[in-house]
Amino acid sequence: MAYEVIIFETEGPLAVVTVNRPKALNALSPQVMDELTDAFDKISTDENIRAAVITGAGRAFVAGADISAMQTYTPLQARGFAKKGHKLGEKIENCPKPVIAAVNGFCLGGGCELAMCCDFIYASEGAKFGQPEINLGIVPGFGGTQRLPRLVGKGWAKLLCMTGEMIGAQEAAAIGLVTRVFPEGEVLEAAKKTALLMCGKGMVSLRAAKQLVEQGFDLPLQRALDLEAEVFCTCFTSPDQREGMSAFLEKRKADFKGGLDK
Ligand SMILES: C/C=C/C(=O)SCCNC(=O)CCNC(=O)[C@H](O)C(C)(C)COP(=O)(O)OP(=O)(O)OC[C@H]1O[C@@H](n2cnc3c(N)ncnc32)[C@H](O)[C@@H]1OP(=O)(O)O
Repeated sequence: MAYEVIIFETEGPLAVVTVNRPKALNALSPQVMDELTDAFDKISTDENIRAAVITGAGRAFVAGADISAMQTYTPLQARGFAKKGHKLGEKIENCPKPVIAAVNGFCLGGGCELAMCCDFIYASEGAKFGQPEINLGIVPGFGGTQRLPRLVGKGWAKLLCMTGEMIGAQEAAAIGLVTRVFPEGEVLEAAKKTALLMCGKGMVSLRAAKQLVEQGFDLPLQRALDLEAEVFCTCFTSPDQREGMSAFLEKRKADFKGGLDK
């Protein structure tokens, strides 16, 4: 697919995806969502890509779903749009590689929902977060009412979804929505640095760690622990386990190759 409203770049093992509609504060039109879905298909399947960063061009990460596209939706079209958002979110959440949101500026509505599907959110000091859908007479539809309480608890989720209030990056970090805050202009480089750090880890264990946190989170603890034991033992079928432990004992840096034993 040729991209018109996102930019897809690779830097070695890293994919950098930029939502690129700065005049509309990178609002998520159906086209942006189709292009992002295609990009994350590529990131998931391309063996040369080991991690991804998603960001926005200009003064926003993403200021929400495109209100001009949604304005005339019928209820049925609105359902289809929500499902499109869910599909994109699941693609990112289930991506076998790490994905970091590098948030500059506004991160609202569908933008906040998109960021929450990433493994973690890095934000610049001036970033603003919120679920302002209530001001439009709707509710969040790309997962916000469900992922937000899982991340920040029910009270904050209700406050954000029921008032439409925006909060700054520091407050978003204090409630657990944002993982780290950086001085203005530094967030993208910081996200790339962390993504590259993860590119140097064993891909089997990296994928397993992501899968366990994602899948275990919504399971009863005993089932989640059973899942952890299963995935933990799978790591011992990878040459990376032997390499990682040998490297530690031989006091050298591990050289992970990825893959499972044949
Ligand atoms: C399932 C998901 C649902 C949703 O996500 S619903 C949408 C939730 N998001 C919002 O409600 C945020 C809407 N945007 C705003 O409230 C404001 O923008 C900001 C506070 C983010 C920024 O305000 P300011 O600095 O004054 O900029 P500006 O002139 O309002 O925006 C610049 C251009 O960007 C367009 N734009 C901003 N957000 C959206 C959007 N979400 N959908 C469509 N267009 C958007 C505007 O209209 C305008 O465009 P022009 O220059 O042509 O007038």
